[in-house]
Parts: sequence; structure tokens; C-alpha cells
Amino acid sequence: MEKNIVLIKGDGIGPEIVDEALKVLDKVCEKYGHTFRYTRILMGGESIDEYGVPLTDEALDTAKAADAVLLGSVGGPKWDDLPGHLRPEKGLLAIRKGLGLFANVRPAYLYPELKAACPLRDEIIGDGFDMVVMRELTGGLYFGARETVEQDGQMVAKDTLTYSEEEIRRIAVKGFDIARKRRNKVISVDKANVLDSSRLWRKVVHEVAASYPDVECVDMLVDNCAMQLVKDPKQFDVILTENMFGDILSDEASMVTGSIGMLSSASLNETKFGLYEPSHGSAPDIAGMDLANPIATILSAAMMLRYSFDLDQEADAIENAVKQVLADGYRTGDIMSDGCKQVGCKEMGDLIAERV
Ligand SMILES: NC(=O)c1ccc[n+]([C@@H]2O[C@H](COP(=O)([O-])OP(=O)(O)OC[C@H]3O[C@@H](n4cnc5c(N)ncnc54)[C@H](O)[C@@H]3O)[C@@H](O)[C@H]2O)c1
Ligand SMILES: CC(C)[C@H](C(=O)O)[C@@H](O)C(=O)O
Ligand SMILES: [Mg+2]
Repeated sequence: MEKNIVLIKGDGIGPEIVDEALKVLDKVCEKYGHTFRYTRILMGGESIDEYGVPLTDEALDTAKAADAVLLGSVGGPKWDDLPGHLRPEKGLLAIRKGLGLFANVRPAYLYPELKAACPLRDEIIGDGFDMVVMRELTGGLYFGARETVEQDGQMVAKDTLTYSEEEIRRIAVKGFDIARKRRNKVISVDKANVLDSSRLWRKVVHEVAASYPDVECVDMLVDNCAMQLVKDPKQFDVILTENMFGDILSDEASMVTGSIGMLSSASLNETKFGLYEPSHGSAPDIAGMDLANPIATILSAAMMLRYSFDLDQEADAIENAVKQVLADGYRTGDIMSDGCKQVGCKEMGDLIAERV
């Protein structure tokens, strides 16, 4: 199979983790006889430094023409004082919107080998947990009108949170579809006791649920969900939620599975196209030190093979290689525990590629 992949290495640990995913993809190509062609575009801080903006129109067009996009991470202290529309993160929002990627799938699975890295007690962990956060990605507070103005002698800032029925319906359908391939349970997370947008969310989710009688649908308020994730994570199968809640809850879900360095993600539209990226950021505190965990990015590459290219066997090979490396006792610093062997980012990539 021949595929064109756009690569965005990004800032901070971005280049380090993407290089390890490429190592693993090279091994897949060699073993299964595929050809992946890569085109690099710049986004985030690296694009600001080169072109003065976080994403150029040309870069977006290049991404649109590809079969899929693989991204590291963007952002860092160097660009933190820029105005909002020129920050690195604005590039990420622009590419998500520009490619229509409204569905962000973030699987949080506790590998049995990583029980010691989970901060929860043994009786809560039990035989582990396996959930997926289905996060709406192109609406809500992230994309509503915002402004900062002077009013009565002080500055006042405003961000608006808007959702249409159609925006809610299409992500709900994705959530219920994925639940059908898993354990048939959707927990829809909102703040319907306060927000109009959440009351509309709940109404539309219930309408969609009526077409999925085989899938259990439970409503949960977001503050309760944040608490339940650490109290009893086993109850979750699919967490269906809006953009901002999904951002926060997915970081929380990642930590109960050991580390944010393990949380992969796929951002999808209605076609086979997708943007694949770890859920974590550019980790400026460990950038350039060969300390980053590349597994979230490597697992995101596996999601790309599965969702965009229908290469299930190859995706399985990567996921099994990750399991094998963990079973063999290798750990990066973020998931290190007693009796294991600590390795750097590059060595972790080598060890996974060897096992593909
Ligand atoms: N998708 C993205 O590009 C993305 C996502 C989140 C944050 N960001 C940006 O990243 C920058 C830093 O944000 P932050 O510090 O809040 O979040 P972060 O996820 O970058 O880091 C939070 C903590 O987790 C650790 N960590 C993250 N990924 C890791 C990995 N792969 N291996 C080991 N440890 C890892 C970091 O060292 C840090 O201690 C900000 O500019 C933020 O906007 C970008
Ligand atoms: C960097 C930021 C804009 C982004 C988000 O909030 O969506 C990140 O935190 C994520 O989770 O992908
Ligand atoms: Mg986030």
C-alpha cells in the first residue's frame, strides 16, 4: 500500500517523539511491504519562528491533500506572551477546524504491566480499566467569539460557548457507534444543571440514544465525572463529552492509566482522513533530554494505520510490540517502577520497532 502522510514534528519534545514513531512505521513498511511518503509542514512555534504565524494556508492545503497527518505537539514558554491569535496552540485549533476534525478519540487503557504506575489503590484498580474519551473537537468554548475590553475602568474578558444540534448529533453518533464495538455503554458528560449548551447536549444525546437501544446511555455531570474517574474508573466505557470537558477529563483519564505519555489520540471527520497526535503537550521541562515517553505517539501512529488506512494487522503489530516491551520490563521515567529497566525516548523507540 502507498500512502502520503503529512508530518508535523512541532515544538518541545515533538521532534523526539515523532522520530520514534517514524522508526516504528519504517519497520511496519519493511515487514509488510508498504510505502509511506512523508511531507513535513510546520505548525505552532516552529511555524511562528519561520513564517510569523502558527499555521500558513499552504501548510493547511498540504495537510488537506494528504491521506493522514501525524503530529507531535506544539507550544512552549518561548511563545507564551504572544497574543492569542498568534500562539502556537492557535495553529492546532486552525488545523482541527480547517480539516473538519470534530471527533477526537482518546483511548485510556491500563496495561496490566503498568499497574504499579497507576496512582490508585489496588482495590480500585482491580483487573484494570479500559475507556475511551470521545471529545467534540471543533465547537464550544474553543471556537466561540472572545474579546477583552475595558469596561468601567477595568479589563473584562469574554469567551462564548455555543453548540448547535447538528454539532452535538454528529459527535454523539460517533460515540454510540464506538460503544457498539466496545462494551455498549456511553456516559454522556455535561453541566446541564447550569449551562444551556449542556441542556441542548443532553436532549440531542437522548435522541441519538433512542436509535441505539442496545447501548446503555447514562448522563453524568462533569464535576461528578472528574471525581468518579478516580473513585471507580471501571464504570467507564465511552465518555462522550464536549470540547473543554473532554480536554480536562482526558488528561485525568490518562493519569489513572499510568501517565499522560501513554495517551494516544485520533482526530477524525466523516471521511477516512484523520490527524493523529498524542494527547499530551510539548513537555518543555524535559524537551531535548531524551526523557520523553514516545508510546502515546507510537500508539497514535497505530490508530492512523487502523482508522485511516484499514491496516488492522499492522496496527495490531505495533500495539502488541508496545505490550511486549512493557512485559519485558522497559520503562521511560514517567512510568518507571521498582524492578523495571529505565530507558530513554530513543531506546524505547528502538525496543518497540524491534518487536514489530
Ligand atoms: N496537542 C498539543 O500540541 C498540546 C497538548 C497539550 C498541551 N500543549 C502545549 O504544551 C505546552 C506545555 O503544556 P503543559 O506543560 O501544560 O502540558 P504537557 O502535557 O506538555 O506536560 C505536562 C507534564 O507531563 C509531562 N509529559 C507530557 N508528555 C510526556 C511524555 N510524552 N513523556 C513524559 N512526560 C510527559 C511533562 O514533562 C509535564 O511534566 C503548552 O504550551 C501547551 O499549550 C500542546
Ligand atoms: C494545546 C491545546 C490547544 C490542546 C487542547 O486543549 O485541545 C491540548 O490541550 C489537547 O488536549 O490537545
Ligand atoms: Mg489537553
